[in-house]
Formats: sequence, C-alpha cells, structure tokens
Amino acid sequence: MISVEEHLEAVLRQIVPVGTQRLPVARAHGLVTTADVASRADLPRFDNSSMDGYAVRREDLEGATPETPVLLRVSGDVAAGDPLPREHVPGQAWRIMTGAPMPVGADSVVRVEDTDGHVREAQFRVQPEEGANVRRAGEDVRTGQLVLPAGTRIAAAQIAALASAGVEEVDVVGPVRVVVLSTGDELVPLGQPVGPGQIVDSNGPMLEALVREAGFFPVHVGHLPDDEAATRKELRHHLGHADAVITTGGVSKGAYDIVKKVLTGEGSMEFLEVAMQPGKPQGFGLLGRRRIPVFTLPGNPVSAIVSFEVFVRPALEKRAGRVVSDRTTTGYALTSWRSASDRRTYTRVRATLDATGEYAVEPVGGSGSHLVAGLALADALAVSAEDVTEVEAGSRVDLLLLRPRREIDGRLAREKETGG
Ligand SMILES: Nc1nc2c(c(=O)[nH]1)N[C@H]1C(S)=C(S)[C@@H](COP(=O)(O)OP(=O)(O)OC[C@H]3O[C@@H](n4cnc5c(N)ncnc54)[C@H](O)[C@@H]3O)O[C@H]1N2
Ligand code: MOO
Repeated sequence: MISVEEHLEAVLRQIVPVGTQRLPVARAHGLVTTADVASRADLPRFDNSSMDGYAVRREDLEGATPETPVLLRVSGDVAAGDPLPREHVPGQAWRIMTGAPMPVGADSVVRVEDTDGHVREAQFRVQPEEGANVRRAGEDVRTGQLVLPAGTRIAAAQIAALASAGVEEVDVVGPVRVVVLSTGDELVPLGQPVGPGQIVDSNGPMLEALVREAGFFPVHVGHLPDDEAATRKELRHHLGHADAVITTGGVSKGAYDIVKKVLTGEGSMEFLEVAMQPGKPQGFGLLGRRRIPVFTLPGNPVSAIVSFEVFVRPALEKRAGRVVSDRTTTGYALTSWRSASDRRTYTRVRATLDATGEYAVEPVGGSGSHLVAGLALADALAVSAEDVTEVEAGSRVDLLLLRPRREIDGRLAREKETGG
C-alpha cells in the first residue's frame, strides 16, 4: 500500500492545465485568466454626480446656511443617461440625478436634502466643498490600466469590473469538461424499474453534482456495462472530447472488475492500494493521444466521494489552473470512535457548536462504505492518522468539510434557535 500523499503527488505530477481559450466574459465565469486584462475605458467614464441634488459652483453659495439660505435659479434637469453636454450658467444650478454627467463648469453637487427641492428656483442651505458629491472620471481605473491580473479566478465581482471596463472577451484556462461513468451490471439509472439484485446508480449523479459544485463542467454522465469490448469503445470515444474522465466501480478483486482489466497497461494507468479507509483501491493515469487524466474510483458510494475529495478535486483544480481550495478546518471529538489501523481513516461526522464556537463532532450514519443514506447526514469527514486506532473523546480532529462552512453554520444557528 502507498500513502495518501504519495498517490496524490503521483496524480498531481501528471496533471497539466487545459489549454487557453478566449471567451466572452459571461462564459468565463469561474475560469482563471491567463493574461493581464487592461481597461478599455476610464472608470467612471465621465465626471458625474454621486447624489440626487443640484450641480452648482461653490462660489455661488457663499454664506448659505439653514438660517441664511441662498436662492439660485434652476437651469433645468440632468438625468442619468442624458447625452447632451450641459453648460453651467453662472449664478444658476442644474437639478441633477445620481450618475448624471456633471454640467461643464459646475464644481460640486448639493444634495436635495440640503435644499427646498424646488424646480424653478431652489433655496440652498449649505455651501458645498469644491468637488463635493462629484465622482471623477478615471478615479477607479484609467484606460489601459490593469483591471485583472493573470491568474485571477473570475467570480461575480470580476465580471462586474470587466463589463464596466468595456472588456468583452478574456483569455482563460478553458473549462474543464468532465465525463462521469458508472460501471457495473447491477446498476439502473434513477427513474427506471429496479429488478431483483439491482440497485440505482447513485455514484453517477453524486459525481456529477460534485463536479458541478466544484466549478467544473460535467459533459456526460453515463454507464458502462460489464463488457470489455463495450467498455473499451466507450472510453475511447470519451477520450476524444473530455478533459478528464472519472469512473466508479470495477477496480478491486472481483471476477467482473472490468475497468481494471481493460485499462491495465494502457497509457500511464496504475492500479494500486492506498492506505486509506474508505477508498483503498485506486487507479489513475493519462490515456489516449490527448493524454486525458482518468480516475478510476472504487464503486462503494462513500469510497467514491472520499476519493473525489482527496484526489480528484485537487487534480481538477490544477487542470483548471486554479489555486487549490482549502476545505479543511479543525474541531474536537465529542465521543470516541475506532479508526482503521495502518490506514488514514475518513470518518463521517456531524458537527455541533460548543460554547466557544468550535465544532464538536461525532460519527454519523455508520462506517460501512455502502451506507449512502447515512452519508447524507454528514457535515464533514474527520481525518485520523495511520497510527491511530482510536480517536479519543475530547481530542482535536482535522476535518474535511463536505459542504460549505456557511451552510453548516446556518443549520447550527437554526437548531440553536429552535432548541433542536
Ligand atoms: N476480495 C476483496 N474484495 C474487495 C476488496 C478487497 O480488497 N478484496 N476491496 C473492497 C473495497 S475496500 C472496496 S471500496 C470495493 C471496491 O470495489 P470496486 O471498485 O471494484 O467496485 P464494485 O465492486 O463495482 O462495487 C462495489 C460496491 O459499490 C456498489 N456500486 C458500484 N457502483 C455504484 C454506483 N454507481 N452507484 C451505487 N453503488 C454502486 C456496488 O454495487 C458494490 O456494492 O471492493 C471491496 N471488495
Ligand atoms: O476502501 Mo473501500 O473504499 O473500504 O470501502
């Protein structure tokens, strides 16, 4: 058996990012820039008002106070989107809206709250500072200046910056298109009748969700029969278009463990036992002319999800040119539990919060790798080292979160409110 680190390192060593693509900004959501992106405009694009009020010259409101308001004639209205260049008339004011262009010659804006709000002649109760409530052209970024450095993952805020800056397309590490294939003659897709000895394929939809949640793109989710020729043909087809392939099942010692049989000796494929529980039987390699990473995960549902979290997620992140996400935290054991000797053990746990706001965890849903209903109750996997055989109550544990922290904390807050 090899260690978790050794296998992860062997996998990551072979992974290279997918190629660069130029994509429209909206389609680049979640992808990583490969070049610096410069603004195509000054932002703001023109001097404009940050308040609904009146554009004035400060010198025209000398001495204006609530007790001694100053009256100015109103030249008219300037609305946001108004294309006409307005000229400031000395001794007058324009009524102006937030985002509307500043009239040429006006130097400041008085908020409507500091006036009587009238439309022909208005009373001003303050004298503004020069530049008050004016947003200057280019104060955010100037044409040609950097809006996004290379290596930035494009999320909502970056899309806003690019759109404002007039950038329509960006160079990014392409989307990672993933094919998910379940194997085993016992499997039927959800929605079809389940005959004697058959079970519903849960790994397919589970991995599709894991891939999508992690920001990759499941392009095909299917099933391989326990048939060598059909498995070969189907795999060859997917190696032509996918950026990664994930299979489950058929990799241990069974007489019908077809995946292992078909792929042994192909490309850089290696089948091995990793010192972990669950997830012991693993296979990985680069296959085909395009050297596509293929992960052959064990079929037991819990083994498959643990394998995804430990090996596949970091590998796909590297393929997408991303910084590897850190989904780990710590807590402590509320009870004691057994841990497999000589194997790193990933125990499904549910979290509660102690008085100091720390996660206190205990096993949930049983420890068998087939217990898929119990899996749904878990917030995290508690990771215990190879030399540990018993995790003691009160000891610190490393946690690998199975859902975003905010969701776990949200559930705990609701349970606290309802006393549950
Ligand atoms: N003689 C030995 N037998 C087994 C060993 C071993 O070392 N020696 N290892 C066990 C361990 S650990 C695991 S994990 C499994 C892995 O087996 P495979 O990857 O070959 O998977 P299968 O045999 O095809 O299936 C295992 C189990 O999972 C169910 N399954 C498979 N695919 C799905 C799916 N898509 N959705 C839901 N459930 C699925 C399948 O019906 C089996 O019950 O091997 C042990 N055996
Ligand atoms: O390693 Mo298997 O993954 O124990 O169930």
